[in-house]
Amino acid sequence: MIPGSDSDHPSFLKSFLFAVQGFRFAVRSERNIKVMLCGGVLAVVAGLVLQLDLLSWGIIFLCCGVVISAELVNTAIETVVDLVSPEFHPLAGRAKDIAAAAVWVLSLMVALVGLAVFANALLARL
Ligand SMILES: Nc1ncnc2c1ncn2[C@@H]1O[C@H](COP(=O)(O)OP(=O)(O)OP(=O)(O)O)[C@@H](O)[C@H]1O
Repeated sequence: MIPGSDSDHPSFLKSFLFAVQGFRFAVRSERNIKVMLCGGVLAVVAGLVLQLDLLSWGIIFLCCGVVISAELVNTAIETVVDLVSPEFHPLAGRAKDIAAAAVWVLSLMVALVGLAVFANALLARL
């Protein structure tokens, strides 16, 4: 629901455009998302060089999507925390630290999965 608007929900197309707007804003303002997008491009290049099979491509794209989505949610949480607690507050800091930890844990696991996929592809080519 948009505050001040008559309709309960924007149309499907408008919702999609709002999401694109949110993605563009996050990419422009968050260094971590830029780093993750670069990591995704590197993974795709490495996948092309190693000629990954279909299942491996699925895993790589899923991993990239999961990490970037997690960082987007982290950015949304940071934005809401800044809105409700512009002053210093230990709980605001804790919420941001925990949201950042969620991305960190996911990134670590995805890095391990990526290593396994690329090691498997390398071994298959030996
Ligand atoms: N309002 C606040 N009250 C207390 N501590 C805060 C507050 N805002 C930020 N912090 C602390 O500063 C850290 C960095 O906050 P900031 O908003 O700069 O996140 P960030 O560095 O942009 O995070 P990310 O790198 O994930 O984008 C937080 O993880 C938290 O520990």
